[in-house]
Amino acid sequence: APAREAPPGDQAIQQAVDQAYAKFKGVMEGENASYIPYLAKADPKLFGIAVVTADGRVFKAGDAGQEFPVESIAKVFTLARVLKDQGPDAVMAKIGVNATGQPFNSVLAIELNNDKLTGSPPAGNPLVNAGAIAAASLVPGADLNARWKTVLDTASAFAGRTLALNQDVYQSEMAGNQHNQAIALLLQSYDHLYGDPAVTVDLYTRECSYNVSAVDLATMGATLANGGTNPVSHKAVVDPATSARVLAVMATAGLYNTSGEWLFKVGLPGKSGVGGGILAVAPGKLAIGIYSSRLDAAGNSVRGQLAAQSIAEALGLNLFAAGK
Ligand SMILES: NC(=O)CC[C@H](N)C(=O)O
Repeated sequence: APAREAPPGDQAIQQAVDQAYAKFKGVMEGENASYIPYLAKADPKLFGIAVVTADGRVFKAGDAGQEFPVESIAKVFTLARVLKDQGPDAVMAKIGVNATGQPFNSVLAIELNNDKLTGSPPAGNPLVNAGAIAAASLVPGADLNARWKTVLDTASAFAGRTLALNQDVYQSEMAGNQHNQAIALLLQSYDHLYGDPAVTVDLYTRECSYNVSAVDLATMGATLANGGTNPVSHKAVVDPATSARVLAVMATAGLYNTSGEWLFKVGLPGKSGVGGGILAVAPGKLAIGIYSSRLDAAGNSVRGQLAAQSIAEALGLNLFAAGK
C-alpha cells in the first residue's frame, strides 16, 4: 500500500478550527432558506465547527453540538448505501454521475441529461434532487417504513450514534414538496424511477429531515475519509472502493451549480444542505463539519464555505496541491 501522509497533529487542527471560528463568527451575509418554514426560523447566530480525523480524534469550536436538519447532505449517505447494494455500473446507468451544472432542484437538468445523443440517464447525479430521488427509489425494503429504516440505519452507522427524524421539518417539507413530486413523475415518465413516486418522495423527504450536528457531520465524513469504516465506533459501514466513489461524486456536484468554484477554492470533495450544514472530506486525513444557517444564492452555507476553506488552507489539505 502507498505510504499515507500522517494526519495533522492535535494542536494544528484545534488551532485551525479556532482560527476559522474567530475569523468568521461575525459574518452575517446570506439568508436562511425561506421555502421551508422551519428553516426560515433557525437562529442565524449559531455557528459550529467540528473536525474528526480518520483516526478518530475530535475537535470542536462554537455550537458544534447544535442539531439541525441534514437536508441535502443526506444524499451522500443514501448514495453510499445504494452504491453498496447496486454497484458502480448500475449507479452510472440508472442515476448518472456527471456534474449537472444546475441548481439542486433543476428540472432543466433532467431534460438536458436525457438527450438521446449523450445517452446519460436523466437523473444526472445522485447529489442533486433528481438523482437523490432516483437513488431513494433504489433503497431496498418491503415498505416505506422498512426502507426509511434502511436509510436512517445507514446514516446512523456513519455518524456512530442513532439519528432521529425532526418531525416539524418533515411535516413542513411534506406540505410543500410539489416540486420534488414533479421531479419524481418526470423521472418515471422517462423510465428512470425505480419505485412508486409518492412513496419515493416521502422517503426522500424523510431523508432530508433527520437532525445532525457539526460533530455528526464530521464523524460521517471521517468515515469516508477512513475508507468507509467509522474511526470512532470502528464499525465498517461501506467498503473502501464504495467510499472513494462517494467522494468522487461529491467532487462533481456536492455544492450543486457552484461545485466548480468550491473545488477551485477548497480542493476537497464537499456537500452542503439548505439546513446550513456543510461537509468537506480530506481522504485519508479528516473531515470538517460546519453549521451556520445563512445561505448564498446557490443554497450553500456562507460561513460554512468560508470556514472550510480556511481550515483546508491552514492544514494544507487541497488535493490538487503538490505538497512539499
Ligand atoms: N439543497 C437541499 O438541501 C434541498 C433539500 C430539500 N429538502 C429539497 O429537496 O428541496
